[in-house]
Amino acid sequence: MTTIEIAAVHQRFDTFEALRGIDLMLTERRIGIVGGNGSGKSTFARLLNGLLVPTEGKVLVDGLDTARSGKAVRRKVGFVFQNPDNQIVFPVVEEDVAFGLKGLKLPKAERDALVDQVLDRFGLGALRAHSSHALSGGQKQLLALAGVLITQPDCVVFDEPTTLLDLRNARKVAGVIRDLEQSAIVVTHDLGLLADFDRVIVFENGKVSIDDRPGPALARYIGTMQ
Ligand SMILES: Nc1ncnc2c1ncn2[C@@H]1O[C@H](COP(=O)(O)OP(=O)(O)OP(=O)(O)O)[C@@H](O)[C@H]1O
Repeated sequence: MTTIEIAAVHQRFDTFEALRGIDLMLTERRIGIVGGNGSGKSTFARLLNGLLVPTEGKVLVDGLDTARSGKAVRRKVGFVFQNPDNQIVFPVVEEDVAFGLKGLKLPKAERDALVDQVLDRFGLGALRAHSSHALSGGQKQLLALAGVLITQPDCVVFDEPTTLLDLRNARKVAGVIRDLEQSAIVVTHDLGLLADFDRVIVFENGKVSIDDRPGPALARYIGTMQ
């Protein structure tokens, strides 16, 4: 299981400080990140696999500094964007899924087997020759997820994975997250998704305001909104 250490992290965009002193050790299998709009959740999520490097402090993934070992960190920690259009790059479903394997130089038969396996797992097998950009929103989210999981990261960060989905597809993605063997860190406004998680961290104004098990954390968070 991956350990992510966030030590004295500040994140500035010009003069604006989006994260103002974060110290966390992330070791649990399912971690939810919640908080109001603009509280810093997405900024925090992007720090976890080096998509963003902190302006101050350090993020260490199994001891690897994201500022120095971005590539190795991204092999350990995958990232699923809120909008799958940001992630889908190839015009055909099976090509898009295979893209993540490109750098690994696998024999073709092995690569094809991995593609088959992951497409079947997400119910996309029948759509393998289909245009990726013509998929429905839910199918695109599953394709984006398939493209990340095929690279077998130890941990997957999701930034609002169900926000753009209808109830059926949101449930499907929630099921995929629940059944993942990897650890998952999920930024969401969908509090129901977090009920059986191990830990919930609440952001407020660029800082951690609550950090607890889901029951007490969410009760306090909901209390702050009343
Ligand atoms: N690249 C950037 N340049 C300037 N400001 C930014 C940038 N990225 C984020 N911010 C600012 O940092 C703050 C935190 O943004 P962030 O996207 O992390 O919030 P969030 O909690 O994910 O919000 P939401 O729930 O609305 O998605 C916001 O005020 C945002 O405008």
